[in-house]
Formats: sequence, C-alpha cells, structure tokens
Amino acid sequence: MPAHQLAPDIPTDVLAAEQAHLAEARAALKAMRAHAQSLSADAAGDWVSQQILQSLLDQRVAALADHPDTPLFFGRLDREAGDDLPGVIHVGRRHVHDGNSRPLVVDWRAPVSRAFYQASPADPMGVVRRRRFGYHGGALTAFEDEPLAEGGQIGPSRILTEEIERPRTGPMRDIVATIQPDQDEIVRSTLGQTVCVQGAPGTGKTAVGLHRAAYLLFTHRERLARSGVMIVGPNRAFLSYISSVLPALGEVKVDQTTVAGLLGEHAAAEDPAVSTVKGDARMAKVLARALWLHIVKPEEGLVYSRGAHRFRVADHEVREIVASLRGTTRYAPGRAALAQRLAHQVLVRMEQRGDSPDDRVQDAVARSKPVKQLVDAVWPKLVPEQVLFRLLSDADFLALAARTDLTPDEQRLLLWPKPYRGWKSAKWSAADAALLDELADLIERTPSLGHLVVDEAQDLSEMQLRALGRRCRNGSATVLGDLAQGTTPWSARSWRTVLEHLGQDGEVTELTLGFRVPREVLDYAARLLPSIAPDLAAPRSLRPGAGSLSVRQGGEVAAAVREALAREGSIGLIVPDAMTGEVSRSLDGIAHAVLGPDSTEEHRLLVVPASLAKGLEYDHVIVVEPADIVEAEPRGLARLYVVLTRAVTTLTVLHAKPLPPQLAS
Ligand SMILES: Nc1ncnc2c1ncn2[C@@H]1O[C@H](COP(=O)(O)OP(=O)(O)OP(=O)(O)O)[C@@H](O)[C@H]1O
Repeated sequence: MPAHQLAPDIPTDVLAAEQAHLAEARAALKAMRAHAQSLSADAAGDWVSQQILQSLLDQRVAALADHPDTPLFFGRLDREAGDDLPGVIHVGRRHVHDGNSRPLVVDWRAPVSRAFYQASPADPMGVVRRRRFGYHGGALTAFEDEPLAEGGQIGPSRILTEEIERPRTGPMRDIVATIQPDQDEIVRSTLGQTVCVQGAPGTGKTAVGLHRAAYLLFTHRERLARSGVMIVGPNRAFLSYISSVLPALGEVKVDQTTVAGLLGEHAAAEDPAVSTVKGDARMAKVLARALWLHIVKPEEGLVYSRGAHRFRVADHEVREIVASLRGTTRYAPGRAALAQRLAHQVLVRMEQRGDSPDDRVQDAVARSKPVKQLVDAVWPKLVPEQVLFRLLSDADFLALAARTDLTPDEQRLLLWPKPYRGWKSAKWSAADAALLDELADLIERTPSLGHLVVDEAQDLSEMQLRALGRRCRNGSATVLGDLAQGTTPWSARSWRTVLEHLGQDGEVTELTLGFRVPREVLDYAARLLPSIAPDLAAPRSLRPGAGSLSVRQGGEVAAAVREALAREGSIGLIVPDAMTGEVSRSLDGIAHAVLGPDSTEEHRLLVVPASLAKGLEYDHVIVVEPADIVEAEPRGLARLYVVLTRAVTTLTVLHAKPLPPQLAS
C-alpha cells in the first residue's frame, strides 16, 4: 500500500528516511552477526567449557540471523517522556545497535517498547506519536501515524486490518507487530505469575502463549536458560504449525512437545470409560497407596559380621526405622535412607564395643550384602511399571490400594480384561502414561522447569494436569484453552479446577475478540454453544466477513474444492476421521496431502481428519458431513464446534445427512 494512502499529509521523504533507517539497521545486524561468528570458543580453559561456550556462540549467531522477509522493525515511538532514553525508538523483533552501541532497533520486549502496545490518547505513556509500518515481503512500503498527545480518538489501524486479513499460507506467523492491549497484558505478566486464558476460537491464545514465552526468556534470560521453558501442544501436526513462531522472534532454544512426548508415547487402545477413571485425580491417592503397600513388615533383624564380631539390629528396631521413614520421603530416597539408618545402628554397636569407625565404614556397611538383602526384602526396588502392572492385574491388590476412593464398578473397569504376562510386555494406554508418571514422581522427584506453556489445556485429564504441574512446581505456567472446545472424555468444566490440579495458584483471564473466524461463520458455529458450554458468552469477531458461509445439501466435495482452489490461500478439507481415505481418493487428480497425527507435510490443499483440526486454521474450510463428525465420539458436538471455527475467509459445509438440529435451527 503506498504511503500516501495511509498518511496523506506526510511527505514521501519521510518514508525514504525510514527505509534508510531499515537499511542501516540491517547492515548493523549483519555486523553484529559477523562479530558473533568471529568469536572463538578456544579461549575457554577446558574441553567441556569450550563445548558449552561454542554452543552459546552458535545460539547467538542463530538468534542474530536476518530473515529478509521478516521486518526488522514494525513500529516507532516518538517520545517526550522526560527520561534519559532516546526520544525516537524503532520497535522490532530484536535489539540492533551500531558500532557505537547506539540502538537502531529496540526489542519489542524491552520495558520502553511497552508503550507501543499500550499507549492510548487517554494514557499516552510519554509517547507523542506512534508509527506503524507496512511491509511487502521485506520492503518497507507504508506507514501510518497515530498522534497520541493531542487527545481525541485514533481510528482503526489499517495495517492491523491488513495483517489480520492476509491470506494464511504455511505455518503460523508471529503477531509481534499487532499484539493488542489485552493480549499484551497477558504476554507481559510477571514470571512468578501463572496465567490461565479462556478464549473463544481465534482470539489469539496460542499466539499469546508463544509470545509470553519469548517475553519471559528475554526478561529472565539467565534464570530460564538454566531452568528451561517448554511449550506443550495437542499433537505433532499442531507443533509443526507453530514451530517457526519462536525462532522468528529470535528464541531458538524452547522445547515444544506434546503430552505424549513428555509422559511417554503410549497409545494402546482403551475404552473411554476406563480412561476417564484413570484420568481422575483420585487415582493419585490409589497410586500412592499401591506404591507404599510394597513395603513389607520386617520380621527379622539385621546381623552384620566384621571379623570375628557380629553386630545385631533387632527386628523391632528395624520396624521402628521403617515406620519412621515410610511416607516421609519419596520412595527411592527412603530406600537409601533405610540402608544408611541400618548402617548407623551397626556403627553405634561398633562404638559401644570400643571401635571408632569413620563415615566410610558407615557407607561400606550400608552397601554390604546383609543390609542390601534386608532393604530389598523390606523396601524393594521398584519401577513404576511394576506397580501399575500389579494394580491393573490383581483385583485384591487394587481393592487394598483403592479403599473407598474408587467404587467397586470403577475398580472392575480398571482391571485389564486380559492381563499381560508381565510388566515388561504390558501395553500401556495414553491414560496409563500419566499414572506411570505419577508413580515415577512418587519414587523420585521430577525436576521442575522454569515455565510451562500448556495449550488446549481443556483437554487434559486431572492426572495429566498433575504430571504437567510437577514440571513447573518451582516455576509458573501459561495455561491456554477454551472450555467449549473440550473433546476428550475428561475435558475440563472449570479453569479453577484445572489450576488446582496443576498445583498453581493462577489468575483466570479471558480473551474475547476473535481475529480468525469471520463473524458470519462464528455466529453459525456459536449455535452449538448452548449445548456444549452453556455458561460461555457467544464469541465476538473483529472480522465482518459477509458471504463467507455456505451450507450445501448434497454438494459435491470435488466441486467445492475446485471453487476454493480458484481463490487465494490455504484450504482445509475437514472430514470425519473414518472418511479420510475415501475423501482423499475421491479427489482423484486434484493434488493434495492428507494430514496425519505426526505429519509436518505442507500443501495448499490438505485433507484433515476432524480429530486433528484443533488449533489449526485455513483460509478456506470445507467441512464434510457434520452429522458423522458428531456421531463419531461422545463429545462430537464440541468437535464440530472446533471444526467449524478453523476458517479465516470462507466456510463451506457439505452434507447428505440431516444437519445436527442445533445447526439446522
Ligand atoms: N493481535 C493479533 N494481530 C494479528 N493477528 C492475530 C492477533 N491475535 C491473533 N491473531 C491471529 O489470529 C489467528 C488465531 O490465533 P490463535 O491460533 O492464537 O487463536 P486461538 O485462540 O489459539 O484459537 P483456537 O482456540 O481456535 O486454537 C492466528 O492467525 C493469529 O495469528
């Protein structure tokens, strides 16, 4: 868009000056990168330090990469704040300075950049004028100015509108140039604070979570470099879709994974009713009891021989030691402590006899055969799989561990209909993975990260939330989701409960304005809300999008696809899972790819099984046979809501069977 259309009263030489500033900034970034590349890790003293330093230098070089298509700065603040910071700052994706350390671009996460997102005529925050830049490819082609000091109103930003309306191709992009004030509040909330965001489809929850990760890494670089930040998403296809956002923001060292990736890729098929019981937080108590039930009451004492002497610890003393340790530590350290306490008693006996053994003797006794034998008999070494195997295959043991926490019916559901031969050959389900993780933590403490971003959190079971919670036990979390999009048998009904199981004392906040789905489409999808989440308000869209919805009875898939192909942008052909192959074959001759749970494939036309559509978006969405999507699973209506809210420009619904009554109305 030419500059004069945006700011008619500003001469084009202003644009030329900004373009020159961009060229200077790019040259300076190149020089910064060359400098980083010239640094050598050889200065480090030893080999290990050299490796660490080299890896840090490599990261620095990667972070300083200039992506020619990505604007280096997108905004400018003219300030009159009366502080000692520069009067004019350009706000961009990363800090760039010239050879004299003069800032040419200030990182969007720096405190001074906050005004770019938050300043308004009512509260100018020391800013006289805010300038937004428009780009085509990597070229700066336009700008628009918002005077903030003169009071009055500022109109809607055309650059924001352009950004929101641009066709979607390829993976998700960052929104750093257009973060909205309510989103910015969440992005910049402090590291110690856990934030939980409820938001309708397309309100920017995922975007906000990723930007918060980038913000926290910038603000607490050293601390988080040590403790780590992790993004947890629903599946690999989703992770692949969001994978370029953080690197584009200069953050190349954030782990992005799924719950399965974190807890173990177990996927044995399971009745949803069984998964529901396994996902319930009551299982935590059952598992703890099951583990500690493995401790056997000591019936014999310890006899330790040294030379001609025998030292005895009586059975009742062993029982006392075990009782004093049981339940006060985790299981594995408890075992180690038992060996040490027994050895200590032996040393006391030795001293009573007139010996003067030192600490090394205590360690030797703790590692001796009689002590090991006693510890193994009383406090056996266990792995989580052994405990869960016993629990799921032995009805009496399960009853002992469950007490009244699980009903007899629930216990019956938990038992394997056909038990496995041993724990090593057992096939575990996704729900089992969270149980194994709970047991692993009861045995040995799970290390905590500094910050965890959990997307689509409404879909996690209480036990999965506990598993994630222990991974941010000493840190904080950003929890993102939409109660209306819960599609698992254990989907959450309240964010307070989610936070409780996560073990975080967080604030629940809401994003209400949709950036993705046109109003007409969102209103259509919202007809399902009274049935799936009656307490949620209807979502609002920033985008009018008239003419974006088409519902066709008996419509041809191939014809709808050809229509979409004639337009610009990506196409998602979302089908009931069971129809994926059939629909793909019916596209005979039309080039396309089929999205799989692990696929990272990109294609303009994707056939998307309904169960994988969560979190994704396409310019044109064609939904095939809504009734079958609803029928396919217990929370099928919520699945349909997810599917109908993936469209950026048009939604075409094709059906041969009657539509679900909520949509037909
Ligand atoms: N401030 C913004 N400026 C420009 N685009 C935005 C902004 N906020 C969100 N978007 C865009 O809106 C779309 C939806 O964002 P996002 O996927 O983060 O939403 P979501 O709330 O996670 O949706 P869902 O619940 O459907 O997963 C994305 O294309 C995102 O880039």
